[in-house]
Amino acid sequence: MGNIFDIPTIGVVMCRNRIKGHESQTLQEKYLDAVLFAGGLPIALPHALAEPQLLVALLPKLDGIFLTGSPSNVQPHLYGENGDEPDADPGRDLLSMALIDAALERRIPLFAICRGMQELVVATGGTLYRRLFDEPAFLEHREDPELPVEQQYAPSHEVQVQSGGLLSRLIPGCSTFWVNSLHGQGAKTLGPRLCIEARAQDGLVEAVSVHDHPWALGVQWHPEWNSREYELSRLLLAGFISACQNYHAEKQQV
Ligand SMILES: N[C@@H](CCC(=O)NCCCC(=O)O)C(=O)O
Repeated sequence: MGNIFDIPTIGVVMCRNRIKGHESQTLQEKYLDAVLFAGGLPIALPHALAEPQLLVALLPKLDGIFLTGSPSNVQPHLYGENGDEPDADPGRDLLSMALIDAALERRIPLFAICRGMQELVVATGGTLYRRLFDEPAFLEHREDPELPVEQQYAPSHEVQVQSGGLLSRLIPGCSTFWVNSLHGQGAKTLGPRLCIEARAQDGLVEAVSVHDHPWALGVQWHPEWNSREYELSRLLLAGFISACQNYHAEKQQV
Protein backbone atom coordinates (compact mmCIF):
# COMPACT_ATOMS: atom_id res chain seq x y z
CA MET A 1 0.00 0.00 0.00
CA GLY A 2 3.05 2.29 0.28
CA ASN A 3 3.80 5.07 2.72
CA ILE A 4 0.69 6.04 4.74
CA PHE A 5 1.58 9.72 4.19
CA ASP A 6 1.30 9.26 0.41
CA ILE A 7 -2.19 7.81 0.56
CA PRO A 8 -4.67 10.46 -0.62
CA THR A 9 -7.38 11.47 1.84
CA ILE A 10 -10.84 11.13 0.33
CA GLY A 11 -13.83 12.84 1.97
CA VAL A 12 -16.94 10.66 1.66
CA VAL A 13 -20.29 12.35 2.27
CA MET A 14 -22.61 10.67 4.82
CA CYS A 15 -26.40 10.14 4.74
CA ARG A 16 -28.95 10.79 7.47
CA ASN A 17 -30.91 7.80 8.74
CA ARG A 18 -32.91 6.90 11.84
CA ILE A 19 -31.54 3.82 13.59
CA LYS A 20 -33.54 2.38 16.50
CA GLY A 21 -35.09 5.80 17.12
CA HIS A 22 -31.77 7.68 16.98
CA GLU A 23 -30.91 10.20 14.31
CA SER A 24 -27.74 8.86 12.68
CA GLN A 25 -25.41 9.55 9.81
CA THR A 26 -24.19 6.52 7.93
CA LEU A 27 -21.98 5.36 5.10
CA GLN A 28 -22.38 2.08 3.30
CA GLU A 29 -19.29 -0.10 3.59
CA LYS A 30 -19.08 -0.70 -0.19
CA TYR A 31 -18.19 2.99 -0.74
CA LEU A 32 -15.50 2.92 1.96
CA ASP A 33 -14.12 -0.37 0.63
CA ALA A 34 -14.03 0.90 -2.95
CA VAL A 35 -11.92 3.89 -1.88
CA LEU A 36 -9.65 1.71 0.29
CA PHE A 37 -9.16 -0.96 -2.39
CA ALA A 38 -8.24 1.71 -4.92
CA GLY A 39 -5.57 3.08 -2.57
CA GLY A 40 -7.34 6.01 -0.88
CA LEU A 41 -7.94 6.80 2.78
CA PRO A 42 -11.70 7.39 3.21
CA ILE A 43 -12.80 9.97 5.78
CA ALA A 44 -16.52 10.20 6.66
CA LEU A 45 -17.93 13.70 6.29
CA PRO A 46 -20.88 14.51 8.62
CA HIS A 47 -23.37 17.17 7.57
CA ALA A 48 -22.24 19.70 10.18
CA LEU A 49 -19.16 20.28 8.00
CA ALA A 50 -21.29 22.41 5.67
CA GLU A 51 -20.84 25.20 8.24
CA PRO A 52 -18.52 27.66 6.43
CA GLN A 53 -15.82 27.88 9.13
CA LEU A 54 -15.60 24.09 9.41
CA LEU A 55 -15.57 23.68 5.64
CA VAL A 56 -12.69 26.11 5.27
CA ALA A 57 -10.76 24.10 7.87
CA LEU A 58 -11.62 20.78 6.20
CA LEU A 59 -10.91 21.48 2.52
CA PRO A 60 -7.10 21.77 2.69
CA LYS A 61 -7.02 18.30 4.28
CA LEU A 62 -8.87 16.62 1.40
CA ASP A 63 -7.25 15.25 -1.76
CA GLY A 64 -10.54 14.08 -3.25
CA ILE A 65 -14.30 14.14 -2.72
CA PHE A 66 -16.54 11.09 -3.13
CA LEU A 67 -20.31 11.59 -3.30
CA THR A 68 -22.20 8.36 -2.67
CA GLY A 69 -25.57 7.11 -3.82
CA SER A 70 -28.54 7.23 -1.47
CA PRO A 71 -32.24 6.29 -1.45
CA SER A 72 -32.98 9.94 -0.56
CA ASN A 73 -33.70 12.47 -3.32
CA VAL A 74 -32.29 15.95 -3.94
CA GLN A 75 -34.83 18.56 -2.78
CA PRO A 76 -36.74 19.87 -5.81
CA HIS A 77 -36.51 23.57 -4.85
CA LEU A 78 -32.75 23.30 -5.48
CA TYR A 79 -33.49 22.93 -9.20
CA GLY A 80 -36.44 25.31 -9.35
CA GLU A 81 -39.36 22.92 -8.82
CA ASN A 82 -42.20 23.21 -6.31
CA GLY A 83 -43.57 20.50 -4.11
CA ASP A 84 -42.52 18.32 -1.21
CA GLU A 85 -39.92 15.60 -1.32
CA PRO A 86 -40.84 12.92 1.23
CA ASP A 87 -37.44 11.21 0.86
CA ALA A 88 -35.32 14.32 1.38
CA ASP A 89 -32.02 14.59 3.26
CA PRO A 90 -31.54 18.39 3.49
CA GLY A 91 -28.28 18.14 5.46
CA ARG A 92 -26.76 15.97 2.77
CA ASP A 93 -27.95 18.39 0.06
CA LEU A 94 -26.33 21.29 1.88
CA LEU A 95 -23.00 19.53 2.41
CA SER A 96 -22.84 18.03 -1.09
CA MET A 97 -23.62 21.36 -2.76
CA ALA A 98 -20.90 23.09 -0.71
CA LEU A 99 -18.39 20.31 -1.49
CA ILE A 100 -19.15 20.43 -5.22
CA ASP A 101 -18.72 24.23 -5.27
CA ALA A 102 -15.38 23.83 -3.47
CA ALA A 103 -14.24 20.98 -5.74
CA LEU A 104 -14.96 23.05 -8.84
CA GLU A 105 -13.33 26.19 -7.48
CA ARG A 106 -10.24 24.50 -5.98
CA ARG A 107 -9.98 21.81 -8.70
CA ILE A 108 -10.25 18.99 -6.13
CA PRO A 109 -10.91 15.62 -7.83
CA LEU A 110 -14.57 14.63 -7.50
CA PHE A 111 -16.24 11.27 -8.08
CA ALA A 112 -20.04 11.40 -7.83
CA ILE A 113 -22.13 8.21 -7.82
CA CYS A 114 -25.88 7.99 -8.56
CA ARG A 115 -27.42 10.56 -6.13
CA GLY A 116 -24.00 12.17 -6.21
CA MET A 117 -24.20 12.60 -9.98
CA GLN A 118 -27.68 14.10 -9.59
CA GLU A 119 -26.23 16.53 -7.03
CA LEU A 120 -23.50 17.48 -9.51
CA VAL A 121 -26.15 18.13 -12.17
CA VAL A 122 -28.18 20.34 -9.80
CA ALA A 123 -25.15 22.17 -8.35
CA THR A 124 -24.12 23.19 -11.88
CA GLY A 125 -27.54 24.57 -12.84
CA GLY A 126 -29.22 21.49 -14.33
CA THR A 127 -32.52 19.82 -13.49
CA LEU A 128 -33.78 16.30 -12.73
CA TYR A 129 -36.65 14.07 -13.77
CA ARG A 130 -38.32 13.53 -10.42
CA ARG A 131 -40.20 10.41 -11.54
CA LEU A 132 -38.23 8.90 -14.38
CA PHE A 133 -40.44 5.81 -14.21
CA ASP A 134 -43.47 7.92 -15.25
CA GLU A 135 -41.72 8.99 -18.47
CA PRO A 136 -42.76 6.56 -21.21
CA ALA A 137 -39.61 7.21 -23.26
CA PHE A 138 -37.33 5.70 -20.63
CA LEU A 139 -36.47 2.15 -19.62
CA GLU A 140 -37.00 1.00 -16.05
CA HIS A 141 -33.91 2.32 -14.24
CA ARG A 142 -34.99 1.20 -10.76
CA GLU A 143 -33.94 -1.98 -9.00
CA ASP A 144 -36.47 -4.62 -7.96
CA PRO A 145 -36.46 -4.31 -4.14
CA GLU A 146 -37.89 -7.82 -3.81
CA LEU A 147 -34.72 -9.39 -5.25
CA PRO A 148 -31.62 -10.30 -3.20
CA VAL A 149 -29.15 -7.40 -3.08
CA GLU A 150 -26.64 -9.16 -5.38
CA GLN A 151 -29.32 -9.30 -8.08
CA GLN A 152 -30.37 -5.69 -7.51
CA TYR A 153 -26.79 -4.64 -8.33
CA ALA A 154 -26.42 -7.01 -11.29
CA PRO A 155 -25.84 -5.46 -14.75
CA SER A 156 -29.16 -4.12 -16.01
CA HIS A 157 -28.67 -2.12 -19.22
CA GLU A 158 -25.99 -0.91 -21.63
CA VAL A 159 -24.38 2.52 -21.80
CA GLN A 160 -22.72 4.12 -24.80
CA VAL A 161 -19.58 6.13 -24.04
CA GLN A 162 -19.02 9.50 -25.78
CA SER A 163 -15.67 9.44 -27.51
CA GLY A 164 -12.95 11.91 -26.57
CA GLY A 165 -14.07 12.47 -22.98
CA LEU A 166 -12.72 11.63 -19.52
CA LEU A 167 -14.65 8.35 -19.33
CA SER A 168 -13.38 7.11 -22.68
CA ARG A 169 -9.79 7.91 -21.61
CA LEU A 170 -10.25 5.93 -18.40
CA ILE A 171 -11.49 2.81 -20.21
CA PRO A 172 -9.70 2.89 -23.58
CA GLY A 173 -11.18 0.74 -26.31
CA CYS A 174 -14.47 0.23 -24.48
CA SER A 175 -17.31 2.19 -26.08
CA THR A 176 -20.30 0.24 -24.72
CA PHE A 177 -20.69 -1.76 -21.54
CA TRP A 178 -23.35 -2.95 -19.12
CA VAL A 179 -24.09 -1.19 -15.85
CA ASN A 180 -26.25 -1.78 -12.81
CA SER A 181 -29.13 0.66 -12.28
CA LEU A 182 -30.84 1.65 -9.01
CA HIS A 183 -32.41 5.07 -9.45
CA GLY A 184 -35.87 6.57 -9.91
CA GLN A 185 -34.64 10.06 -10.84
CA GLY A 186 -32.28 11.18 -13.59
CA ALA A 187 -30.65 14.14 -15.31
CA LYS A 188 -33.15 16.17 -17.35
CA THR A 189 -31.14 19.23 -18.36
CA LEU A 190 -27.46 20.05 -17.84
CA GLY A 191 -25.84 23.37 -17.07
CA PRO A 192 -23.10 24.70 -19.35
CA ARG A 193 -20.22 23.39 -17.19
CA LEU A 194 -21.09 19.72 -17.72
CA CYS A 195 -20.23 17.44 -20.66
CA ILE A 196 -22.13 14.25 -21.39
CA GLU A 197 -19.82 11.24 -21.01
CA ALA A 198 -22.29 8.37 -21.56
CA ARG A 199 -25.94 7.67 -22.31
CA ALA A 200 -28.23 4.67 -21.89
CA GLN A 201 -29.88 3.27 -25.01
CA ASP A 202 -33.06 5.23 -24.11
CA GLY A 203 -31.02 8.45 -24.29
CA LEU A 204 -30.81 9.08 -20.54
CA VAL A 205 -27.58 10.77 -19.48
CA GLU A 206 -25.62 8.16 -17.53
CA ALA A 207 -22.30 9.95 -16.96
CA VAL A 208 -21.10 13.55 -16.91
CA SER A 209 -17.84 15.40 -16.40
CA VAL A 210 -16.96 19.03 -15.73
CA HIS A 211 -15.39 21.24 -18.42
CA ASP A 212 -12.06 22.76 -17.43
CA HIS A 213 -11.55 20.54 -14.43
CA PRO A 214 -8.79 17.93 -14.14
CA TRP A 215 -11.02 15.11 -12.83
CA ALA A 216 -14.72 15.52 -11.95
CA LEU A 217 -16.88 12.60 -13.03
CA GLY A 218 -20.47 11.67 -12.19
CA VAL A 219 -21.95 8.28 -13.05
CA GLN A 220 -25.52 7.15 -12.61
CA TRP A 221 -24.51 3.52 -11.98
CA HIS A 222 -22.59 1.93 -9.07
CA PRO A 223 -18.92 1.16 -9.80
CA GLU A 224 -18.34 0.82 -6.03
CA TRP A 225 -20.39 -2.39 -5.98
CA ASN A 226 -17.89 -5.29 -5.80
CA SER A 227 -15.44 -2.86 -7.35
CA ARG A 228 -12.53 -5.30 -7.26
CA GLU A 229 -14.37 -7.84 -9.42
CA TYR A 230 -15.14 -5.60 -12.40
CA GLU A 231 -12.24 -4.33 -14.44
CA LEU A 232 -14.09 -1.23 -15.66
CA SER A 233 -15.01 -0.27 -12.09
CA ARG A 234 -11.40 -0.80 -11.00
CA LEU A 235 -10.21 1.48 -13.80
CA LEU A 236 -12.63 4.28 -12.84
CA LEU A 237 -11.66 4.12 -9.17
CA ALA A 238 -7.96 3.85 -9.99
CA GLY A 239 -8.27 6.91 -12.25
CA PHE A 240 -9.94 8.85 -9.45
CA ILE A 241 -7.31 7.92 -6.85
CA SER A 242 -4.51 8.71 -9.28
CA ALA A 243 -6.02 12.19 -9.84
CA CYS A 244 -6.21 12.61 -6.04
CA GLN A 245 -2.52 11.64 -5.73
CA ASN A 246 -1.62 14.22 -8.36
CA TYR A 247 -3.69 16.87 -6.58
CA HIS A 248 -1.99 15.95 -3.27
CA ALA A 249 1.46 16.26 -4.88
CA GLU A 250 0.57 19.65 -6.44
CA LYS A 251 -0.56 20.95 -3.06
CA GLN A 252 2.83 20.06 -1.56
CA GLN A 253 4.56 22.20 -4.19
CA VAL A 254 2.56 25.37 -3.51
N1 LIG B 1 -32.65 8.60 -4.82
C1 LIG B 1 -32.09 8.88 -6.11
C2 LIG B 1 -30.67 8.36 -6.18
C3 LIG B 1 -30.62 6.87 -6.27
C4 LIG B 1 -29.38 6.24 -5.66
O1 LIG B 1 -28.40 6.88 -5.36
N2 LIG B 1 -29.49 4.93 -5.46
C5 LIG B 1 -28.55 4.15 -4.72
C6 LIG B 1 -29.08 3.84 -3.36
C7 LIG B 1 -28.31 2.83 -2.61
C8 LIG B 1 -26.81 2.85 -2.80
O2 LIG B 1 -26.14 3.80 -2.38
O3 LIG B 1 -26.31 1.88 -3.38
C9 LIG B 1 -32.94 8.26 -7.21
O4 LIG B 1 -33.83 7.47 -6.89
O5 LIG B 1 -32.70 8.57 -8.39
